[in-house]
Amino acid sequence: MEVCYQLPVLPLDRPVPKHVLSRRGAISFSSTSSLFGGPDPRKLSQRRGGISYDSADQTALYIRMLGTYSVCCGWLDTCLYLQCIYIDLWLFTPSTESVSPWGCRCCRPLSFQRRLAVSPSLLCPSSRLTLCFLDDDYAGQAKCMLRKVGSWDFDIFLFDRLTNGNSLATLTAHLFNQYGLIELFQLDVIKLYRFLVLIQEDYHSHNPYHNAVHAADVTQAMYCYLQEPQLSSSLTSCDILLGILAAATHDLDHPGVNQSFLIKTNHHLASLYQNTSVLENHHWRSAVGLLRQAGLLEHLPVEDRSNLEMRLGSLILATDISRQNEYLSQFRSHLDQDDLNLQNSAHRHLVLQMALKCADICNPCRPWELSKQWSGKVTEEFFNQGDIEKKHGLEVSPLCDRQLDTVPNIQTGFISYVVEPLFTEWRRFCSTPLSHTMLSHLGLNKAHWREESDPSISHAAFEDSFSLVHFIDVPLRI
Ligand SMILES: Nc1ncnc2c1ncn2[C@@H]1O[C@@H]2COP(=O)(O)O[C@H]2[C@H]1O
Repeated sequence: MEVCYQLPVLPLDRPVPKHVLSRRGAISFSSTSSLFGGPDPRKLSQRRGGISYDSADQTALYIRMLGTYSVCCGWLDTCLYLQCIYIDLWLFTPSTESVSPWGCRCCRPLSFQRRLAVSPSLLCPSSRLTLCFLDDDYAGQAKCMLRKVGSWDFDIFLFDRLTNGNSLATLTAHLFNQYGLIELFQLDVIKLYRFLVLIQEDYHSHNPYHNAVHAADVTQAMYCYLQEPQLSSSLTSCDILLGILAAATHDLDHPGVNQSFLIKTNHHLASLYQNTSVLENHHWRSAVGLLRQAGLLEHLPVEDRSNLEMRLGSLILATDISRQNEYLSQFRSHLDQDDLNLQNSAHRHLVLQMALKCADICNPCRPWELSKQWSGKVTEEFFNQGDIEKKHGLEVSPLCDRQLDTVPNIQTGFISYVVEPLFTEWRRFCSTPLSHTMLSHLGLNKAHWREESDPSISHAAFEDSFSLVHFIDVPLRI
């Protein structure tokens, strides 16, 4: 079958630059080439198609190929592999007239974004299509940053800028490559790329906090935890695959409002999941939907696939902050009895759950300059929810009132009642320099916020906010 894809490469108002035209015909197709590193794709690839440029249409390159092949783009080598994600996206986001090799258009069941029938990158070409012509310096610096992907002071905001908003897909692809997961699980790199781009797009970029950068931050933190000696010496490849997948997808399609908002507004997801871990269930099912849509695991036996999906769910569901006490008590009880045996798969799974929980709320444990930015973003999202509630005459949720609540007070309460108890147990378990560093940042950040807090607002009020209504059913305090 011959498939013709439209590959928009430029904003509509700019002509195709000469250096692209001069490389006309340099795209090659291969069934084996790797976009993520490994052997030089140019050596592996064979010409299986071609590129054509229609001078009447200066907004697109047309790529023809036979069947479905991995692709490496000769003239894009200069753009470095980090930006190939977009090329991949464009290649496999057919224009309306095109036929998809998977035989279907993107459809995201139950997605808050499902109204976007066309990929956002096509809806808004000018903002993204300049990507592949970014100065090599940016891609070079992003690549450089990835060498320190295991550092606790990794600046995800900078990384996101250097990758032009592709931090999640780029970082996750890098980790898959670093752990050799592509070879170990015989993954198809094109499907993987497609999956990662779908994930990135399913996060809402207009959410101040629950967006793809938060997911990238959590994935980076998860990587740091997977590197901790206790974990790295005992986790299986399957655990690592799940840990990274869960971190990258744990907040997929987050609407930017919390569960109580969905319940009080009778959102259909609240009824679907019977008011229980509504958002987390939705993140999980969305992740499974995208895994299936991309066909990433379809080559695995059905039993293995369904086992992976269930374990993914169990990890994502553990990020429901209202159930923190439950997980923390179980973990604490193992630590008290000193009976965690990481040869035992159930125990390894619990440790992975705790690692993901820590990664999810680790932002107050980052160095102050990073932590402060997250605090501002999360509060902005809370206040936006409060504004909507006010506008519709609904009771304003705790911590969501910009007239009454303040960033320092919210942070002091969150750190004291939610973050400290969790990271204290995590340090007990790991007892590594990183676990000490995190608590030390946490202490310093808390002191900063305390200095700025309004002493007239009592802590008891925040304990109520955090423990009874906003986050958890049972008070967390030990
Ligand atoms: N710095 C922070 N300050 C206050 N709340 C936070 C902060 N970071 C994360 N959270 C909350 O912790 C919750 C963890 O689960 P969610 O991602 O659903 O929603 C998150 C936020 O509501």
